[in-house]
Amino acid sequence: MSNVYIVDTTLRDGEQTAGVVFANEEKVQIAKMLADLGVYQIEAGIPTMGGDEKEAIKKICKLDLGVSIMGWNRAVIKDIEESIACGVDAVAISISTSDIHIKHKLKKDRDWVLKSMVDATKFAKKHNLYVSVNAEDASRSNMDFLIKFAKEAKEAGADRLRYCDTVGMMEPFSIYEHIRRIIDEVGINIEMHTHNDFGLATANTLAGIRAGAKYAGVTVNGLGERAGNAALEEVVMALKYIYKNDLGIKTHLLKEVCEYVSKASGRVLPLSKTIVGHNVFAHESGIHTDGVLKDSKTYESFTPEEVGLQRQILIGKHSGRNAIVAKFREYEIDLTPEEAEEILKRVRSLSVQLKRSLFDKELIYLYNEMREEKIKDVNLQNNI
Ligand SMILES: CC(=O)SCCNC(=O)CCNC(=O)[C@H](O)C(C)(C)COP(=O)(O)OP(=O)(O)OC[C@H]1O[C@@H](n2cnc3c(N)ncnc32)[C@H](O)[C@@H]1OP(=O)(O)O
Ligand SMILES: O=C(O)CCC(=O)C(=O)O
Repeated sequence: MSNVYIVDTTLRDGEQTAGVVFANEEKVQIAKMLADLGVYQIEAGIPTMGGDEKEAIKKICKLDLGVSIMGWNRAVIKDIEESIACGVDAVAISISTSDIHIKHKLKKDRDWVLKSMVDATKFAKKHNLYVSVNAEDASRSNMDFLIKFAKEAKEAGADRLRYCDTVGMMEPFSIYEHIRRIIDEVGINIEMHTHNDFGLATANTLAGIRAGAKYAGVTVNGLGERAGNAALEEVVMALKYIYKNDLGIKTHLLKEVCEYVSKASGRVLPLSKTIVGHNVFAHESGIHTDGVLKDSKTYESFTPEEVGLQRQILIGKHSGRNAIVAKFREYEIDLTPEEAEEILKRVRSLSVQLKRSLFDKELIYLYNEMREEKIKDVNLQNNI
C-alpha cells in the first residue's frame, strides 16, 4: 500500500459538532499538538466566518508549525480571498455534487456547480495555493457526474479530490468500488472524508485507502457533524496494525492529544473509547488476565504504552486464581493455592454486592479477614 497522509479536520469539522466551540487559545494549542503528533495537514477552520475564527487561523499560520495549514471555503472567490488573508498554504474548495444538494440546497444545476468549482480552483491556483476540491455528498452523487466533476477539477489544477460521505450512508464494499472507479477513470489523488452515522466511518476510510486513496481526513476522538468523523486515533492505529502501514505518527502522544481535545470540546471520553479510552487495556476476566500475565500479546493488539496508556489488572467478579496470586505478589504477599481460592470466593461475593471490581484496600481487607477467621478457627480447635 502506498503512503497515506493524515489530514486533520478537528478544528473545522470537529468544531462543527453541534454545541462545540474551542476558545482561540485551544485552537492554537490543538494545532501545536497535531503538528507534534506528525499529521500532514491541519484544516484549521473557515476564514470567511471572520472574527475569532479568522484570528485563530492567522495565529496558527504565523506559528510556522512545519505542517500544511488549510482553510475551508465554499466554491466562492470571496471565501478564498479570506483564506489567503490568513496566510494558509492550502485551501479546501467545497461544493455539493449530489442532485439532492444541488436542487434542494443550492437551488442551482450541475453546470453551475462545475463552473463555480473550476473558477474557484483556477483562482486559488493562480495564488499558488495547494487545492483540495471537495465533493460534498459525493457518496450520494451520480457517479458519471462525479467523474466529470473530478476530471474538471484535475484540469483546473486541483491537487486532490475530497470524497465526502457527508451523511455517512456508505459501507466499505461500495466505497471501495467508487474510489477505484474515480482513480481508474480520472487518476486524481483522493482524500477520504467519512461520517459515522452508521458506525462505519473508520471502516469506510480504510476501504477507500485500500482502493488507492492517499489522504485520510480525520478528527481527534471522531468529533464532527452528527455522529462524527473517522477518528484520527483509530485510522492511524488501524493502518499500523491491520494494514501494516506505519505512518510515523508519534502515537505515544495520542492519549494526551485525545484528552486535551475531549476537555476543550466538553465531550467526555468514554472509558471504553477505542484506542485511547482509560479502560481499553484493563483486564479482569480470569482467562484473559492469565493470558496477559503470561504474554500480553494473547489479548492485546499492541502495547498500552504505544498510545500513552497503562495496562491495568482489575480484580473482580470474573477474576481467576492466577490474577489473585499475581495481585497479592504486588503487595509482597505469597498466597498458597488454598488462600487464593478462598480469597477468590470472597472477591466474587463482595464484587456482586458492590457491583464493581475491588480496590487494593478492599483486597487487603479480605485477606486480613480471612487470616483472622483462620486464627479464630485454630484457637477454637485448640480450646484457646
Ligand atoms: C458538510 C459541511 O460540513 S459544509 C461546512 C459547513 N460549515 C458551516 O456552515 C460553518 C460555517 N458557516 C458559516 O459561518 C456560514 O454558513 C457562512 C459564512 C459559510 C455563510 O453564511 P451566510 O452567508 O450567512 O449563509 P447561510 O449559512 O445562511 O447559507 C449558506 C449559503 O451558502 C450557499 N452555499 C452552501 N454551500 C455552498 C458551496 N459549497 N458553494 C457555494 N455556495 C454554497 C447556500 O446555498 C446559501 O446560499 P443562499 O444564501 O444564497 O441561499
Ligand atoms: O469537506 C468538505 O468540504 C465538505 C464538508 C463536509 O465536511 C462533508 O461533506 O462531510
